[in-house]
Amino acid sequence: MENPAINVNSEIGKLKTVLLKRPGAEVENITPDTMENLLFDDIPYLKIAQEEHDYFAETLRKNGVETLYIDDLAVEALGQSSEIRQEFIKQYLSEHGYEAGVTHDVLQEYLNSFDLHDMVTKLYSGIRRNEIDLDLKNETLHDLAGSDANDPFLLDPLPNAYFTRDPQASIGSGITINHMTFKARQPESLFTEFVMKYHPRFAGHVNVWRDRNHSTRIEGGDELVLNDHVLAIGVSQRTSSKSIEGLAQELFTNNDSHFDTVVAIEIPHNHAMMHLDTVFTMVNKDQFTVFPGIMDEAGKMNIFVMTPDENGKIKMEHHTDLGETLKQVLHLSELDLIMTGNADDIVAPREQWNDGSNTLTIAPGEVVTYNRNYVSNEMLREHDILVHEVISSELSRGRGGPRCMSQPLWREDL
Ligand SMILES: NC(=[NH2+])NCCC[C@H](N)C(=O)O
Repeated sequence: MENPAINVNSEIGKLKTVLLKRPGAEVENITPDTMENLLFDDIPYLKIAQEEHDYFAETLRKNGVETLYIDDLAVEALGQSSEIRQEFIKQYLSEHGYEAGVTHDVLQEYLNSFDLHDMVTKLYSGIRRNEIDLDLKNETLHDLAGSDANDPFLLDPLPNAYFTRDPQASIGSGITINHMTFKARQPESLFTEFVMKYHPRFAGHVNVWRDRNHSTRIEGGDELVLNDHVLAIGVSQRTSSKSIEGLAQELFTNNDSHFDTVVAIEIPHNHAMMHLDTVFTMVNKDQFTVFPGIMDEAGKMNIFVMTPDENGKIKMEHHTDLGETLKQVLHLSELDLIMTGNADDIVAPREQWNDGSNTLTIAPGEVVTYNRNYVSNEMLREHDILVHEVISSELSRGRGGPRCMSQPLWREDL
């Protein structure tokens, strides 16, 4: 890949460019009735959530990180031509069940009535039924797709968009554009697709290892780049073993890829541990955070190490010890598993729930964490990790932490 726009060959190389999304009106378009389907455990107070996110972004910028915002990139990509804007609107409406008909036409006209920035903002925040001026068409919205008067939204809000870790994942000089598990998040990666396809900074400069047009699901919280040839991918509530096998096959056979090992790690399938990075992250060359609850009483778990055979087909080895497996694939003589909440029976699950394991590493041995997880933060410091704490009372209501809220686009190689 000539002049790649993405370079992520580890979890710990100095972070130079990151993709973010500032929480917007979408997080206040959550209601008690829709909270569960929208994957939230409470309704954030937008003003404070934005202040907290700005503090997070400023912490990154103060440490030399370029912060790009997906909605800004989307505006620039869709602004490359009116045809691209119309192609996006058509695809977005189609994926929401509005292929054609009155509702489609009214929504298309409504979206085109905004300038591009306001249109993108509106798509993230959602479009309520009562926003549409029926006089536009002087007809009722009588087709089936738009006729469910019990649903206040014609286009649902995307409150999870500030978790930019998940709809895409940077791997080496490329990216996976993810088919997300739940409907609430599936539209997010359409923005990514158009940015990678049409934005001047990315178009033609990014390998797409796997696009979003698959029936099997994968999310970036499960995708960890352990080094320049080894990935760890969680088999989780959000990522299927089929997707992992498909991605491994692509990476093993694509001439632009230098990845030859995929470590598939099975974790409990539940909301609290929805992705591998809620229970496991890499903070240094030989140091990791781990939530003890992912192992059985004997400290064992299911791990599958995938490598290509002589014909490029996947061969698999079954392991049960996380530490030993990591030492083997990373060629480490020793390694340090730093237990969330000091492995305390009460503290560990409390802090894991609020993303105490979900560190964002900005350089080897240097991380960003939520300040509320003070026991886990203390453990990191006791293991000589430099910890930058950010505030999180409102952000964590979405069940994601600093790693969830960031997608590295460029890390310095080690
Ligand atoms: N990489 C992560 N752990 N992301 C957390 C995403 C949280 C979001 N509410 C969801 O359920 O999808």
